[in-house]
Amino acid sequence: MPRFAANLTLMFTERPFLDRFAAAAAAGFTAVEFLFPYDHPPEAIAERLARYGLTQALFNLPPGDWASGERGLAALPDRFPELQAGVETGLTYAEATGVARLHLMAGMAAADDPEARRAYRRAVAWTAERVGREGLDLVLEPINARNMPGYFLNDFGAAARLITELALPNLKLQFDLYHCQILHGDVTTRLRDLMPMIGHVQTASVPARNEPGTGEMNDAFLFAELDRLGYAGFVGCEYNPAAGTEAGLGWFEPYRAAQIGEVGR
Ligand SMILES: O=C(O)C(=O)[C@@H](O)CO
Ligand SMILES: [Mg+2]
Repeated sequence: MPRFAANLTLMFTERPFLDRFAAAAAAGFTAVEFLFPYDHPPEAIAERLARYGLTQALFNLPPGDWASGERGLAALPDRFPELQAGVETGLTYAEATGVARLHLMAGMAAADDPEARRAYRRAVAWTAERVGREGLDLVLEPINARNMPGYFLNDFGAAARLITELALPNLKLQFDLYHCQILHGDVTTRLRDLMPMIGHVQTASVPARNEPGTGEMNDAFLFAELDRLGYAGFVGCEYNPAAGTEAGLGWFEPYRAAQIGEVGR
């Protein structure tokens, strides 16, 4: 049975960020993820994880100036030194939280721009090597153009090709079921084909990005398929609750009891 990680950027937002850990644990989650921890001291996050017995499943490396529309620096040739500094910041939080994988966002650039492609390849290889020295995986996530118009990495095939070409043992795919359905469809076949390189999975309904089980995909089938494929990682719940986080947790009920005692980080 999948081990679900509550995404604290989108879920439990009825409370301040640092209070969401307690709420996730009370709801039965044993793992959490979020987009970015950088507004809070690493110790404060580590303390919440320890206090509520939660595993940190994932977070993103610094993305540049998010407020001004930046969505990562990896494909931006002139920003490599800033990316490198951001990776060190991310590693400080990784050490404090014990997270085992980090997501590197690509940034806003044309997917067919040769300079952006060269920059992205270099940044991905450098970052994977750097976080690998700390025993961590690096994951890359294709994101659909409806949610993030102009985002560089918008194709699962392109991500898979790069991961295959670089052949770095700790470089993996972040397979967001929601983005895959919007970008390509045929989600089950892609899960089967790409499973050997998948390092993290995320879920949300399509098209509204709400609770699993409320959209066009058979999410329960996909969760069972992850089991059939032997996926032992986390499934991040990266959805916007339609009408309150707790009120929308009916989908989680069949999985809740089995979250306790599941191993892995
Ligand atoms: O938008 C998504 O999907 C994510 O997973 C964010 O963390 C941006 O990478
Ligand atoms: Mg995602």
